[in-house]
Amino acid sequence: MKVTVVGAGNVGATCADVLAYREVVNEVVIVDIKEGVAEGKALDIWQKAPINSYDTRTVGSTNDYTKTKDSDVVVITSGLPRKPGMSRDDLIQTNAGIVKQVTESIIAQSPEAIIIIVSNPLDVMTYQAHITSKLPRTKVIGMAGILDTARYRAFLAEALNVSPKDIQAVLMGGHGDSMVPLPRYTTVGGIPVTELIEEDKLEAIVNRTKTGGGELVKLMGTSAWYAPGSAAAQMVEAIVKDQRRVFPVCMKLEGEYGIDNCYLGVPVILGKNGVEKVIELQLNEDEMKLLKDSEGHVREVMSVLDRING
Ligand SMILES: NC(=O)C1=CN([C@@H]2O[C@H](COP(=O)(O)OP(=O)(O)OC[C@H]3O[C@@H](n4cnc5c(N)ncnc54)[C@H](O)[C@@H]3O)[C@@H](O)[C@H]2O)C=CC1
Ligand SMILES: O=C([O-])CC(=O)C(=O)O
Repeated sequence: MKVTVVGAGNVGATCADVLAYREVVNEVVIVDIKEGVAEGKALDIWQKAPINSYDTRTVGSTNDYTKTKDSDVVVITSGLPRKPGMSRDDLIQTNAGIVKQVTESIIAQSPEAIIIIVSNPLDVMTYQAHITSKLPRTKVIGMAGILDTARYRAFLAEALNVSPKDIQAVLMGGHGDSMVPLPRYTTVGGIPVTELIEEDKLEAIVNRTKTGGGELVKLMGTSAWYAPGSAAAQMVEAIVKDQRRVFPVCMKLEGEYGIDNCYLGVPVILGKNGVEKVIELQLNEDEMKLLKDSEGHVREVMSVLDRING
């Protein structure tokens, strides 16, 4: 199995590193536009292999996509990250062009690959990659839900002083401040979270989750990479090992949840074909309203992309 990661920056290098040390595949190719950077990071990860005891080969490439030929899965992380004061949507103009060019280059070498988008604004970059690649919607998916859910789970674990491993949760909608965490579907070792935490504390955690990316941008001057890179690697692992994991991923909806032709995060079963099944939860009225609000926001940004693409 072969995986390509495009973008050897913070998120891409972290993703490649996790894929290597967890021995998810035999070969990871890293591509970047900056001369020598992908080669350097690939060499550095390979030199870590004797220390961390793995044998995954890592190969770097400066913009030579022939090295990515016949990749099974491709993770696209290329593009600008935001700086303090910016929203993810402010990145659209630059990142749309990058994602389009990268998707064309990838498809020319690996027409059957499954593509995982990480670049922001996430939902609309998934739209860009989907229309450019012309692949089925089940094979062009965005990473956001695993990350946003992980933030929510981490905050809950801290508040309840329990292991984050025991917190199960699902989160839907766009990867922006309008995302929709679902406390009704959150459990701690099988116990509904609402039995373990006061309503106001849970609400504060939900709100912190929604702005979780911005919190890190403010602290670091650029966006997060450890959790995002690991989350993308977890999606790759689910696909290449056909694990049929249940994760929220961003994809084009075609009628699910009463939403058509919009790219949003929904829970799915992820396996060797990409999205094996979309899971349709019975949302209540309040949850559905939040999802619709999120849809409205993503649709606005989708129409900006339509204008950029002419
Ligand atoms: N979906 C999510 O949950 C998350 C998304 N992101 C997004 O991921 C993207 C990457 O973030 P970072 O890795 O922190 O940025 P970074 O600046 O560290 O790395 C981006 C890399 O992309 C490369 N690049 C730019 N144009 C390229 C092209 N045409 N071909 C190949 N490589 C190209 C750059 O040279 C750079 O090395 C950003 O758009 C960021 O907003 C970041 C975190 C979470
Ligand atoms: O906040 C950002 O710009 C990067 C991102 O999507 C995240 O960390 O959730």
